[in-house]
Amino acid sequence: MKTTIIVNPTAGNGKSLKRWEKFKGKLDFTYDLHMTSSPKHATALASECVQDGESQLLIAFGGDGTAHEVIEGVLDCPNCIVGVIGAGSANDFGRGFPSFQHPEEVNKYVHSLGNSNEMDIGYVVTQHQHFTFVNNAGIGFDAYVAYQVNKSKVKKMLNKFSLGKLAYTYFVMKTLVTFKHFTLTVECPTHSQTFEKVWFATISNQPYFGGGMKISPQSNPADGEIEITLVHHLSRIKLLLLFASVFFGKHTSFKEVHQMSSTTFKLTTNESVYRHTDGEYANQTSPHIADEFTVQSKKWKIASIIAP
Ligand SMILES: Nc1ncnc2c1ncn2[C@@H]1O[C@H](COP(=O)(O)OP(=O)(O)OP(=O)(O)O)[C@@H](O)[C@H]1O
Repeated sequence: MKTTIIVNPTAGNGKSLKRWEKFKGKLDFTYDLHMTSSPKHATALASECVQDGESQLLIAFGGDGTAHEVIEGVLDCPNCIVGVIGAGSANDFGRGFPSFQHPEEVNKYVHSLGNSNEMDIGYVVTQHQHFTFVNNAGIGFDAYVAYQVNKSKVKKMLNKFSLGKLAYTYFVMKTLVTFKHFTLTVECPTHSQTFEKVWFATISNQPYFGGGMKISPQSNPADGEIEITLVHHLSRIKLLLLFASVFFGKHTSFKEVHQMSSTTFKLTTNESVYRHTDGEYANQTSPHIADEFTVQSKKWKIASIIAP
């Protein structure tokens, strides 16, 4: 099986490159190597790599954004297995999916031609655009926080001192004071309901988001379903408590938290609300026009990790 590694040298605010320099010295197999040079480059590289249909292990070395981009490039490629080595800031992918931690695991996988598992992919279909998501997508408070964190200079500065998570905390606090609730109608094949004073709605393919928060404990990326987590009618102080409890998956006991599983959710907001897919800004909703969140099964394969 051919092996290709795609490295995002900028992930983890540049720490990915240093990690790669150490990591590569311990790999004991031959591989093709590509370094990404811009956003979305990993998707283009990944789809080029699988053009010939040859059996291939394609390894993404970077953060959640790099994993997302590589997977997006190999959807519906039955001969391609994706492996991920987490080297980003949040690394939620590695919490919800099997991922390689050590070079020895990669060596062992390559030499034993290890197994793979078929995985689901999420889609957001909006009036003008389509997006995919591997981990989760959502609208509202968290999307606005992600938007601010990603464009902020504060994050870059704090990342230099390994304090990137502080940037997230800073913007959560700031947004907590300024955020304006919205009205949201949720439709799924069995149910339709309108919620007032909504903070956010997250649609999950796997349990984790925001750098380790277990927002959707029952999500399973191989079950053909997605889960919505919706938070509404909550005071600002209680929302803060909720965020603390999310790390342990205990927020589901709050009466203001609604969770449902389905294959499709249509979300309609009364005003324009920030949207994200896998923590990246994905434009804003159009008032009174539904966004459709769906999932498709068996769209890509992940390497099953063997302990060294
Ligand atoms: N050479 C490059 N220069 C600038 N940006 C790049 C380059 N290569 C990839 N990118 C972009 O870097 C962004 C961030 O990458 P990634 O998400 O992997 O790291 P991270 O943000 O540090 O990690 P995490 O998402 O786990 O917090 C991605 O959206 C990707 O498009």
